[in-house]
Amino acid sequence: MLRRLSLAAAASALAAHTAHRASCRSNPDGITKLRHQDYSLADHNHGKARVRVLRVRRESATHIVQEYTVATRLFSPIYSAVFTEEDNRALVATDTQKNTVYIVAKRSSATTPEGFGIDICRHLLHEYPMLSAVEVDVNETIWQRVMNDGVPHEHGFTKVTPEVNTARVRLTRDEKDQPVVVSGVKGLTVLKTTQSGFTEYLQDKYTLLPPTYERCMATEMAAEWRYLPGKAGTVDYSSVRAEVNKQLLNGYFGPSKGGVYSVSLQATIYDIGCLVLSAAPDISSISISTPNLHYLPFRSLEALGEKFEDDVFIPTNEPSGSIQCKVAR
Ligand SMILES: O=c1[nH]c(=O)c2[nH]c(=O)[nH]c2[nH]1
Repeated sequence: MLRRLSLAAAASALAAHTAHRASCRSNPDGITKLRHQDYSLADHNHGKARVRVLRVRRESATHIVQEYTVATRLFSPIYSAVFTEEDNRALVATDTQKNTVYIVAKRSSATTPEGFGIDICRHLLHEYPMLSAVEVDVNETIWQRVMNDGVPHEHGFTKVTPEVNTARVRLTRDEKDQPVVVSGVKGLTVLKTTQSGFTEYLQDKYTLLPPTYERCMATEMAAEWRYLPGKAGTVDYSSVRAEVNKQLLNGYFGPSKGGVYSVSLQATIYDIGCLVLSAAPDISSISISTPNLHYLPFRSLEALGEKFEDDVFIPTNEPSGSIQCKVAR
Protein backbone atom coordinates (compact mmCIF):
# COMPACT_ATOMS: atom_id res chain seq x y z
CA MET A 1 0.00 0.00 0.00
CA LEU A 2 1.25 3.48 -0.86
CA ARG A 3 1.86 5.70 2.15
CA ARG A 4 1.59 9.39 1.45
CA LEU A 5 2.81 12.14 3.75
CA SER A 6 0.67 15.26 3.81
CA LEU A 7 2.53 18.47 2.97
CA ALA A 8 2.28 19.63 6.55
CA ALA A 9 3.61 16.31 7.91
CA ALA A 10 6.47 16.38 5.40
CA ALA A 11 7.35 19.96 6.38
CA SER A 12 7.35 19.07 10.07
CA ALA A 13 9.49 15.94 9.46
CA LEU A 14 11.96 18.07 7.55
CA ALA A 15 12.03 20.69 10.33
CA ALA A 16 12.68 17.95 12.92
CA HIS A 17 15.44 16.52 10.79
CA THR A 18 17.06 19.92 10.28
CA ALA A 19 16.92 20.59 14.03
CA HIS A 20 18.45 17.15 14.68
CA ARG A 21 21.32 17.85 12.28
CA ALA A 22 21.90 21.25 13.81
CA SER A 23 22.03 19.72 17.28
CA CYS A 24 24.50 17.04 16.12
CA ARG A 25 26.72 19.74 14.65
CA SER A 26 26.59 21.85 17.75
CA ASN A 27 27.38 18.90 19.99
CA PRO A 28 31.19 18.67 20.20
CA ASP A 29 30.94 15.04 21.32
CA GLY A 30 28.34 14.10 18.72
CA ILE A 31 28.82 11.87 15.71
CA THR A 32 29.61 14.75 13.36
CA LYS A 33 32.99 15.03 15.05
CA LEU A 34 34.04 12.36 12.53
CA ARG A 35 33.49 14.74 9.64
CA HIS A 36 36.59 16.77 9.07
CA GLN A 37 36.15 17.23 5.30
CA ASP A 38 39.80 17.89 4.58
CA TYR A 39 39.59 16.33 1.15
CA SER A 40 37.42 16.84 -1.89
CA LEU A 41 34.84 14.36 -3.12
CA ALA A 42 36.43 13.22 -6.38
CA ASP A 43 33.64 11.03 -7.80
CA HIS A 44 30.37 9.53 -6.70
CA ASN A 45 27.27 7.59 -7.71
CA HIS A 46 24.81 5.35 -5.93
CA GLY A 47 22.63 2.49 -7.06
CA LYS A 48 21.19 -0.92 -6.32
CA ALA A 49 23.07 -4.06 -7.34
CA ARG A 50 21.94 -7.66 -7.80
CA VAL A 51 18.26 -6.91 -8.29
CA ARG A 52 16.84 -10.17 -9.64
CA VAL A 53 13.65 -10.41 -11.65
CA LEU A 54 11.91 -13.03 -13.77
CA ARG A 55 9.50 -11.76 -16.42
CA VAL A 56 6.98 -14.22 -17.85
CA ARG A 57 5.33 -12.97 -21.01
CA ARG A 58 2.03 -14.77 -21.65
CA GLU A 59 0.94 -13.16 -24.90
CA SER A 60 0.07 -16.60 -26.25
CA ALA A 61 0.02 -20.17 -24.95
CA THR A 62 3.76 -20.17 -25.74
CA HIS A 63 5.28 -18.31 -22.82
CA ILE A 64 8.49 -16.30 -23.02
CA VAL A 65 10.77 -15.95 -19.99
CA GLN A 66 13.42 -13.35 -19.27
CA GLU A 67 15.46 -13.60 -16.08
CA TYR A 68 17.61 -10.58 -15.32
CA THR A 69 20.03 -9.50 -12.62
CA VAL A 70 20.17 -5.72 -12.68
CA ALA A 71 22.42 -3.04 -11.23
CA THR A 72 21.52 0.66 -11.35
CA ARG A 73 23.79 3.68 -10.85
CA LEU A 74 22.50 7.24 -10.61
CA PHE A 75 24.49 10.38 -11.36
CA SER A 76 23.69 13.97 -10.39
CA PRO A 77 25.98 16.86 -9.53
CA ILE A 78 23.66 17.76 -6.65
CA TYR A 79 24.26 14.35 -5.06
CA SER A 80 27.68 15.50 -3.90
CA ALA A 81 25.73 17.15 -1.04
CA VAL A 82 24.53 13.71 0.11
CA PHE A 83 28.15 12.77 0.77
CA THR A 84 29.58 16.07 1.96
CA GLU A 85 26.61 17.94 3.51
CA GLU A 86 24.53 15.05 4.88
CA ASP A 87 21.71 16.34 2.69
CA ASN A 88 19.44 13.47 1.58
CA ARG A 89 16.51 15.55 0.38
CA ALA A 90 16.85 14.84 -3.36
CA LEU A 91 18.19 11.34 -2.89
CA VAL A 92 16.43 8.54 -4.79
CA ALA A 93 16.87 5.69 -2.32
CA THR A 94 18.47 2.52 -3.63
CA ASP A 95 15.35 0.72 -2.42
CA THR A 96 13.29 2.93 -4.74
CA GLN A 97 15.66 2.05 -7.59
CA LYS A 98 15.05 -1.63 -6.84
CA ASN A 99 11.29 -1.05 -7.08
CA THR A 100 11.83 0.73 -10.39
CA VAL A 101 13.32 -2.43 -11.86
CA TYR A 102 10.10 -4.33 -11.05
CA ILE A 103 7.85 -1.53 -12.34
CA VAL A 104 9.75 -1.44 -15.64
CA ALA A 105 9.63 -5.26 -15.76
CA LYS A 106 5.84 -4.96 -15.56
CA ARG A 107 5.46 -2.15 -18.13
CA SER A 108 8.30 -2.57 -20.64
CA SER A 109 7.86 -4.34 -23.93
CA ALA A 110 11.61 -4.88 -24.30
CA THR A 111 12.65 -8.33 -25.44
CA THR A 112 16.40 -7.96 -24.90
CA PRO A 113 18.63 -7.08 -21.93
CA GLU A 114 19.78 -3.98 -23.85
CA GLY A 115 16.19 -2.79 -24.40
CA PHE A 116 15.27 -3.49 -20.77
CA GLY A 117 18.31 -1.49 -19.60
CA ILE A 118 17.39 1.44 -21.86
CA ASP A 119 13.80 1.41 -20.53
CA ILE A 120 15.06 1.53 -16.93
CA CYS A 121 17.36 4.47 -17.77
CA ARG A 122 14.51 6.32 -19.51
CA HIS A 123 12.11 5.72 -16.61
CA LEU A 124 14.58 7.02 -14.03
CA LEU A 125 15.53 10.11 -16.07
CA HIS A 126 11.85 10.86 -16.67
CA GLU A 127 10.80 10.47 -13.03
CA TYR A 128 13.73 12.28 -11.40
CA PRO A 129 14.67 15.58 -13.04
CA MET A 130 17.72 16.05 -10.83
CA LEU A 131 19.48 13.11 -12.48
CA SER A 132 22.05 13.93 -15.13
CA ALA A 133 22.77 10.33 -16.16
CA VAL A 134 21.82 6.77 -15.37
CA GLU A 135 23.76 3.57 -15.90
CA VAL A 136 22.22 0.14 -15.81
CA ASP A 137 23.80 -3.32 -16.06
CA VAL A 138 21.52 -6.17 -17.07
CA ASN A 139 22.77 -9.75 -16.89
CA GLU A 140 20.45 -12.28 -18.48
CA THR A 141 20.28 -15.83 -17.16
CA ILE A 142 19.63 -17.97 -20.22
CA TRP A 143 16.60 -20.28 -20.16
CA GLN A 144 16.31 -22.59 -23.15
CA ARG A 145 12.95 -23.91 -24.28
CA VAL A 146 12.58 -27.68 -23.79
CA MET A 147 12.17 -29.70 -26.98
CA ASN A 148 9.88 -32.72 -26.67
CA ASP A 149 10.37 -35.13 -29.58
CA GLY A 150 11.34 -32.11 -31.71
CA VAL A 151 8.32 -30.04 -30.54
CA PRO A 152 9.10 -26.83 -28.59
CA HIS A 153 7.44 -26.92 -25.17
CA GLU A 154 4.95 -24.11 -24.45
CA HIS A 155 6.13 -23.35 -20.94
CA GLY A 156 9.05 -25.68 -20.11
CA PHE A 157 12.64 -24.40 -19.93
CA THR A 158 16.10 -25.60 -18.90
CA LYS A 159 18.82 -23.31 -17.63
CA VAL A 160 21.96 -22.84 -19.71
CA THR A 161 24.72 -22.29 -17.17
CA PRO A 162 27.08 -20.61 -16.55
CA GLU A 163 26.54 -18.55 -19.71
CA VAL A 164 25.04 -15.09 -19.19
CA ASN A 165 24.09 -12.42 -21.73
CA THR A 166 25.15 -8.97 -20.57
CA ALA A 167 24.24 -5.38 -21.39
CA ARG A 168 25.60 -2.12 -19.98
CA VAL A 169 23.61 0.98 -20.80
CA ARG A 170 24.34 4.63 -20.06
CA LEU A 171 21.86 7.37 -20.88
CA THR A 172 22.33 11.05 -20.17
CA ARG A 173 19.60 13.66 -19.81
CA ASP A 174 20.51 15.58 -22.94
CA GLU A 175 17.85 14.27 -25.34
CA LYS A 176 20.28 14.34 -28.22
CA ASP A 177 22.41 11.81 -26.40
CA GLN A 178 22.08 8.34 -27.79
CA PRO A 179 22.34 5.57 -25.21
CA VAL A 180 25.81 4.14 -24.90
CA VAL A 181 25.27 0.39 -25.06
CA VAL A 182 27.86 -2.31 -24.49
CA SER A 183 26.53 -5.82 -25.11
CA GLY A 184 28.26 -8.97 -24.06
CA VAL A 185 28.32 -12.57 -23.04
CA LYS A 186 30.21 -14.21 -20.21
CA GLY A 187 30.68 -17.74 -18.98
CA LEU A 188 30.61 -19.13 -22.53
CA THR A 189 32.50 -22.31 -21.71
CA VAL A 190 34.09 -24.09 -24.65
CA LEU A 191 36.32 -27.14 -25.08
CA LYS A 192 37.98 -28.57 -28.19
CA THR A 193 39.70 -31.93 -27.91
CA THR A 194 42.12 -31.53 -30.82
CA GLN A 195 43.22 -28.99 -33.45
CA SER A 196 45.15 -26.99 -30.87
CA GLY A 197 48.84 -26.74 -30.07
CA PHE A 198 51.29 -24.41 -28.40
CA THR A 199 54.90 -24.33 -29.62
CA GLU A 200 57.86 -22.03 -30.35
CA TYR A 201 57.34 -19.83 -27.31
CA LEU A 202 60.35 -18.40 -25.48
CA GLN A 203 62.35 -21.14 -23.79
CA ASP A 204 64.64 -20.26 -20.89
CA LYS A 205 65.80 -21.70 -17.57
CA TYR A 206 62.36 -21.06 -16.06
CA THR A 207 60.38 -22.83 -18.77
CA LEU A 208 58.98 -26.25 -17.94
CA LEU A 209 56.00 -26.46 -20.31
CA PRO A 210 56.67 -28.91 -23.15
CA PRO A 211 55.68 -27.70 -26.62
CA THR A 212 52.77 -29.63 -28.11
CA TYR A 213 50.89 -29.91 -31.39
CA GLU A 214 48.06 -31.75 -29.68
CA ARG A 215 46.16 -30.53 -26.64
CA CYS A 216 42.69 -29.93 -25.26
CA MET A 217 41.89 -26.23 -25.36
CA ALA A 218 39.17 -24.95 -23.05
CA THR A 219 38.18 -21.55 -21.78
CA GLU A 220 35.36 -19.66 -20.14
CA MET A 221 35.03 -16.94 -22.71
CA ALA A 222 33.74 -13.43 -22.06
CA ALA A 223 33.18 -10.87 -24.81
CA GLU A 224 31.88 -7.31 -24.88
CA TRP A 225 31.02 -5.42 -28.06
CA ARG A 226 30.31 -1.76 -28.75
CA TYR A 227 28.25 -0.27 -31.54
CA LEU A 228 29.19 2.30 -34.18
CA PRO A 229 28.21 5.89 -33.31
CA GLY A 230 24.48 6.43 -33.87
CA LYS A 231 23.69 2.70 -33.96
CA ALA A 232 23.56 1.89 -30.26
CA GLY A 233 19.94 2.97 -29.80
CA THR A 234 18.56 1.46 -32.98
CA VAL A 235 20.17 -1.89 -33.78
CA ASP A 236 18.41 -5.22 -33.49
CA TYR A 237 20.37 -6.35 -30.43
CA SER A 238 19.22 -9.93 -30.56
CA SER A 239 20.21 -10.56 -34.16
CA VAL A 240 23.62 -8.91 -33.55
CA ARG A 241 23.99 -11.13 -30.47
CA ALA A 242 23.10 -14.24 -32.48
CA GLU A 243 25.72 -13.31 -35.11
CA VAL A 244 28.38 -12.65 -32.46
CA ASN A 245 27.66 -15.96 -30.71
CA LYS A 246 27.87 -17.76 -34.04
CA GLN A 247 31.26 -16.20 -34.86
CA LEU A 248 32.65 -16.79 -31.34
CA LEU A 249 31.98 -20.51 -31.82
CA ASN A 250 32.93 -20.56 -35.48
CA GLY A 251 36.28 -18.88 -34.77
CA TYR A 252 37.03 -21.14 -31.82
CA PHE A 253 36.03 -24.47 -33.35
CA GLY A 254 36.02 -23.97 -37.14
CA PRO A 255 33.85 -26.13 -39.39
CA SER A 256 32.07 -29.13 -37.83
CA LYS A 257 34.11 -31.49 -39.97
CA GLY A 258 37.83 -31.01 -39.35
CA GLY A 259 37.67 -27.82 -37.26
CA VAL A 260 40.41 -25.19 -37.41
CA TYR A 261 43.93 -25.37 -35.95
CA SER A 262 44.83 -22.96 -33.14
CA VAL A 263 48.50 -22.08 -32.53
CA SER A 264 47.57 -20.11 -29.37
CA LEU A 265 44.54 -18.66 -27.66
CA GLN A 266 45.94 -15.24 -28.54
CA ALA A 267 45.84 -15.93 -32.29
CA THR A 268 42.44 -17.59 -31.99
CA ILE A 269 40.73 -14.71 -30.20
CA TYR A 270 42.21 -12.17 -32.63
CA ASP A 271 40.77 -14.26 -35.48
CA ILE A 272 37.41 -14.40 -33.68
CA GLY A 273 37.41 -10.61 -33.30
CA CYS A 274 38.01 -10.17 -37.03
CA LEU A 275 35.26 -12.67 -37.89
CA VAL A 276 32.81 -10.79 -35.63
CA LEU A 277 33.63 -7.38 -37.13
CA SER A 278 33.20 -8.66 -40.67
CA ALA A 279 29.91 -10.47 -39.90
CA ALA A 280 28.33 -7.68 -37.79
CA PRO A 281 28.67 -4.30 -39.53
CA ASP A 282 27.03 -2.34 -36.66
CA ILE A 283 29.76 -3.31 -34.18
CA SER A 284 32.72 -0.95 -33.80
CA SER A 285 34.88 -3.08 -31.52
CA ILE A 286 34.89 -6.29 -29.52
CA SER A 287 36.89 -7.20 -26.43
CA ILE A 288 37.43 -10.88 -25.74
CA SER A 289 38.76 -12.43 -22.58
CA THR A 290 39.68 -16.09 -22.28
CA PRO A 291 40.90 -17.48 -18.98
CA ASN A 292 42.19 -20.95 -19.98
CA LEU A 293 40.70 -23.92 -18.25
CA HIS A 294 43.65 -26.28 -18.31
CA TYR A 295 43.21 -29.99 -19.01
CA LEU A 296 46.59 -31.37 -18.05
CA PRO A 297 47.74 -34.65 -19.60
CA PHE A 298 47.79 -37.40 -16.97
CA ARG A 299 51.28 -38.57 -17.93
CA SER A 300 51.60 -40.77 -14.84
CA LEU A 301 49.66 -43.32 -16.84
CA GLU A 302 53.07 -44.47 -18.13
CA ALA A 303 54.26 -45.18 -14.57
CA LEU A 304 51.09 -47.20 -14.07
CA GLY A 305 51.82 -49.38 -17.08
CA GLU A 306 49.43 -47.59 -19.49
CA LYS A 307 50.16 -45.32 -22.43
CA PHE A 308 49.02 -41.68 -22.53
CA GLU A 309 47.29 -41.28 -25.90
CA ASP A 310 45.78 -37.78 -25.48
CA ASP A 311 42.91 -39.47 -23.72
CA VAL A 312 43.13 -38.92 -19.94
CA PHE A 313 43.43 -35.39 -18.53
CA ILE A 314 43.25 -33.64 -15.15
CA PRO A 315 40.82 -30.69 -15.26
CA THR A 316 42.12 -27.59 -13.43
CA ASN A 317 41.00 -24.00 -13.43
CA GLU A 318 43.57 -22.49 -11.06
CA PRO A 319 45.92 -20.97 -11.87
CA SER A 320 44.56 -20.02 -15.27
CA GLY A 321 46.06 -18.16 -18.19
CA SER A 322 44.38 -14.81 -18.68
CA ILE A 323 44.41 -13.78 -22.32
CA GLN A 324 42.57 -10.74 -23.59
CA CYS A 325 42.35 -8.60 -26.68
CA LYS A 326 40.24 -5.89 -28.23
CA VAL A 327 39.71 -5.79 -31.99
CA ALA A 328 38.42 -2.60 -33.55
CA ARG A 329 37.59 -1.32 -37.05
O1 LIG B 1 47.36 -20.47 -25.95
C1 LIG B 1 48.20 -20.31 -25.04
N1 LIG B 1 48.77 -19.08 -24.88
C2 LIG B 1 49.70 -18.83 -23.90
O2 LIG B 1 50.20 -17.67 -23.77
C3 LIG B 1 50.04 -19.90 -23.04
N2 LIG B 1 50.89 -19.99 -22.01
C4 LIG B 1 50.81 -21.29 -21.55
O3 LIG B 1 51.47 -21.72 -20.57
N3 LIG B 1 49.94 -22.01 -22.30
C5 LIG B 1 49.43 -21.16 -23.24
N4 LIG B 1 48.52 -21.34 -24.22
